[in-house]
Amino acid sequence: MHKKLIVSCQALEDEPLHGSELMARMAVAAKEGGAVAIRSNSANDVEAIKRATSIPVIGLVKRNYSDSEVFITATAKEVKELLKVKPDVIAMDATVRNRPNDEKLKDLVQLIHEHGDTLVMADIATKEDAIYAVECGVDMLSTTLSGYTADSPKQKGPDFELVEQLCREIPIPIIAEGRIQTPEQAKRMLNTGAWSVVVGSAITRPQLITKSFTDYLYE
Ligand SMILES: CC(=O)N[C@H](C=O)[C@@H](O)[C@H](O)[C@H](O)COP(=O)(O)O
Repeated sequence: MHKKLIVSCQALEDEPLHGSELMARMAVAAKEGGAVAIRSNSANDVEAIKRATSIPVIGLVKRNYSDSEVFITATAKEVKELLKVKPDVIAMDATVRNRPNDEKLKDLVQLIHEHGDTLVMADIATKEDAIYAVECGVDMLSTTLSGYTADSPKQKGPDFELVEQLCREIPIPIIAEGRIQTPEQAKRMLNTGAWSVVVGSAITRPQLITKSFTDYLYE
């Protein structure tokens, strides 16, 4: 995955392209375009995408809990669902926020590492999260949650500053992810030192791609 493009193929239940077979076709299209790995939500989608593409899959499970804001692979329940379908990497929220049932990041990382070769991608929002995630034994960091937590800056574009800072100060691979909308932005991330880049909505959410045109045309 070094210095390459990872495409996030995700459509939640309320999105028009929801469904594992559709996401698998989307992943095949991404592979044809040169993506070297796919990031995907739910065990069913991971399984379908692995079958259709045979390139590495980063799996996660998005689920909301009433006692926590953490929703990306929040507990051991989601980790166990994913381990059954053998993703190459499991992505999980690795912010310093409390998890549901007061579960601990360190225990979830250990559960994954004890199980086999699956690596852990830590979805973080700040440098503080990054330091905490490294202490908990994760294998790589991704800036997925910058702009989506109370203590990270809200911005329209990608968080170049965070990627730059992490690449300078944290000694494990840093993946740039979140609101990357153009090839130029992706290239800038790699030039900044990112190990690889994840692009989602700008490639795989046609309703948002359409909206970027209509917002401009109808303003
Ligand atoms: C914040 C959150 O829930 N992010 C999710 C994480 O898996 C996905 O919905 C994003 O599409 C993915 O991170 C890629 O980012 P973008 O779609 O901006 O290129």
